[in-house]
Amino acid sequence: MSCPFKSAPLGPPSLGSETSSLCCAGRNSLCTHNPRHSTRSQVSAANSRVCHHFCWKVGMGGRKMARDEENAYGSQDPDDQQPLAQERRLRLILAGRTGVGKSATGNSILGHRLFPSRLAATPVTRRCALGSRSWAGWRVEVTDTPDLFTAQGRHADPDCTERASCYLLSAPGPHALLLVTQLGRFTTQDEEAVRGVRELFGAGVLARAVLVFTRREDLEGGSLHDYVRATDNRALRALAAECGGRVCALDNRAEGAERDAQVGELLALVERLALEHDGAPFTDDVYGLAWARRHARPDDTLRLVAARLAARGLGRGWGGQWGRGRRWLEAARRGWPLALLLLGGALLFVLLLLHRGAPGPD
Ligand SMILES: Nc1nc2c(ncn2[C@@H]2O[C@H](COP(=O)(O)OP(=O)(O)OP(=O)(O)O)[C@@H](O)[C@H]2O)c(=O)[nH]1
Repeated sequence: MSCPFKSAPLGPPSLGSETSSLCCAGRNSLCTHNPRHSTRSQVSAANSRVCHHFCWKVGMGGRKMARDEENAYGSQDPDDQQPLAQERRLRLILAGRTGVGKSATGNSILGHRLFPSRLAATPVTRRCALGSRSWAGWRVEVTDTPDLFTAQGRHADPDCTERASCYLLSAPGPHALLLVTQLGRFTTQDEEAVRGVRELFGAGVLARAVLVFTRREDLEGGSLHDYVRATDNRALRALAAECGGRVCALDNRAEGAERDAQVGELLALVERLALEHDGAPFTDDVYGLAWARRHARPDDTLRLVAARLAARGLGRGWGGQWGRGRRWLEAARRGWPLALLLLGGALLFVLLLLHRGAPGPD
């Protein structure tokens, strides 16, 4: 099955044991939402979003998959399944504030410059995108994200479509969430991004998180664990603890064997994490919805998933107002015991005053 937006066949097939591919990072990107499509098809400049949803749909078809190879993008095309049928899946999501090196980290993992990554004053990544590669018998699928997690990012996604896209690209759920931050610069914006991650996926997702530091070169050979232990940034220490101590550092400027060794370290950590959960991915009701609708029209599913997220109070407008209202009510509910205590104290104080002011029996 080839991509409906095919404009010209690509050159020689690019699949191999260490290949990588990109889906829908932008116009004219390869139609490799399903990595296997990359060998034969190319997206027209028309609409990469539609393409990745199409690929998502064709990828859902039919075959019942074993737990460790389940994936939203498995193909019905028997030809397509040849080289990859035996590979188990490791799905990763890159998350973090803008500019920390998420895309560069994705490129290091894929061993190939696939996601746009550069120094810029404004966000470079605007859409979620998927790339994949083979590694040690696994098909590693990496979802790169724009800023979806800070207030500014959420503001740019008022109807939750981009966050829904992240869900669809990583369905039926990630095996690991890579929380990317910069060595030496864990800022309040990073904290905000972590809060956003919790808000989107639920606090339980941190049980699947790996804290990935970019700019490993700044360690100058020192130990990352020592750095995290010794930092006076309490929020960072707390986050590392919440992530179960799973921390890793990458120098995304490294190349060749040095890069492979660093990426090997990270993927070994991810592999261990996946195996600790018997290969089952993180999931929630939204992934459940996306997965249950894997045979339905992808655009409809995207809309439904976005609506589900908005109903949770993650969007702007009514959903956002509701979410803010709900949070306010929850805060008020949590504050009740304290308010009662204060009221009781004030009442006691007034009674005492009255008692002291009252004339004695004589
Ligand atoms: N020296 C060094 N630079 C890095 C490293 N990782 C990323 N960078 C640089 O940091 C800058 C931002 O990286 P990106 O990958 O675009 O960051 P991002 O988080 O994807 O940014 P947005 O797409 O804007 O959200 C680029 O200039 C990268 O080359 C690293 O490990 N070492």
